[in-house]
Order: sequence, then structure tokens, then C-alpha cells
Amino acid sequence: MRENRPVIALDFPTFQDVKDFLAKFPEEEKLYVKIGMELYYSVGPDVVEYVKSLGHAVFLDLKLHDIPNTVQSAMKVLAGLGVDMTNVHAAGGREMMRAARAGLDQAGGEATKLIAVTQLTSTSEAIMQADQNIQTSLQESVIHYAQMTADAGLDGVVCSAQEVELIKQATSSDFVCLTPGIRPKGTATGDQKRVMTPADASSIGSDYIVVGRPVTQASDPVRAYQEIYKEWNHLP
Ligand SMILES: O=c1ccn([C@@H]2O[C@H](COP(=O)(O)O)[C@@H](O)[C@H]2O)c(=O)[nH]1
Repeated sequence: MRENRPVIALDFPTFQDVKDFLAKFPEEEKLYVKIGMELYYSVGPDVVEYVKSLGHAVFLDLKLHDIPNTVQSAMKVLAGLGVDMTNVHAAGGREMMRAARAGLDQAGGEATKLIAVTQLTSTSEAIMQADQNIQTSLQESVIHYAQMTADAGLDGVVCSAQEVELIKQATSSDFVCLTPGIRPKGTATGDQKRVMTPADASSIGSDYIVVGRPVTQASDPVRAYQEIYKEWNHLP
């Protein structure tokens, strides 16, 4: 299950930014990239097709959250893109998550992994309790969402690396934990609240790490990526 390549968040506003960024890497290096709301809403499905045509794997991070019928219909459309992984918000509930899976499967997207966001890594326990009016610990909330996601038949969750051990205990060892909020030592956390280094995320059992700004905003993005790759894979 574990993916050796850190997933790079292509959080760029234009198609040209993506082309310029990917051109920095050797052509033969096949990356795993994340296309999120900013890029998808500004460029549209063409950017997915382009990135796939270069041989890179794609996680389409649109975090769908709506009534089951709408999510199912949207997933039927997204199935046509042939991405490797996509997601919904677990807060949408079991029925919505099952509908999302059904939408993918009905439109030829059976091979696309489907995961659900638990609590965003930019959320602290205090923020969750105040803004979402959830009066449990953050860990309890994350476990609740993870168990519900497993029950709905999805492949795994988006969570902080800090919760991976608990989630695997509460679900199963092969339940995917994809962890953003990754910060190599000495890099700015920005808006991320629940962070971990690539090495610690690896030791604790994350299956995928997602890294955006520490790579995309580095003075030498390829070098920053290679450093994170080595740390994540415990290479010298
Ligand atoms: O809980 C979540 C879910 C998604 N993300 C996304 O991951 C990247 C992280 O970028 P950084 O620049 O490394 O902070 C970004 O695209 C988020 O939308 C997340 O951070 N947390």
C-alpha cells in the first residue's frame, strides 16, 4: 500500500505554472502529483489529461461534500478522468460516501481509489470544538470519521500523520492513511496545525505523504523534493 513517492501538491493558479514546474524534473522521473481546487477550478480537466499524458500519477483532491445524488453524479463525471485517487469529506456521511463510490464504479472508475477527509490538518482541537461545535477530542473525531469511512467501503482517509497509528488500530492495517501537513525540520508550518516530518510520518506508518509549499516554494524545488524523498524512504 505504501507509496514511495511523496505526493506533490500542484497548488498553482495557471496551466503555465504547472508546465514550468514539471519541466524542472527529468523527463523520465514519474511523479505522483495532487491536483486540488485552485488548479482544477482555474484550468479544468485538461490539466489532469496533460499531467497523465506525461506519465505522472494523479490524486484529484476536490473534497466533494454535497447530497448523495449530487456527489454520485459528480463522481460519474470525474470517473472519466481516470485519476488514481480522489476524495470526499467524511462529514458528508455514510450515504454520501457510498454514493460517491457507486458513481465512480458506474462510470468505469473502479480502479480509482476513493478516500475521505477526516479533520483537515489545518484544524486544531480548539478550532474544531469552537467552529464545528464537536465536543470530543480531535483524535476521537478523526477515529469516528475513519471508522465511518471504512464502514462505507472506501479505501482510506486523509488525516494527519499524528493519527495514523490510532486509525490503523481502529480500522485495519491496509486502510489507507494519506497525510498532508508534512513539514521537514526548519520549514514554515503556515496554516497547518497538525504537522509531522517526512521521516516521522514514515516511521509511524503513513501510506502517502502530501507536500506542497516545502517543494513548490523552495528556491530549488527538485532538490527539495529529492531531500523529502530520501527522508520519507529513510535513505542516506
Ligand atoms: O487535511 C488536509 C487535506 C488536504 N490538504 C491539502 O494538502 C496540501 C498541503 O499543502 P502544503 O503546502 O504542504 O501545506 C494542500 O494542497 C491542501 O489543500 C491539507 O493540507 N490538509
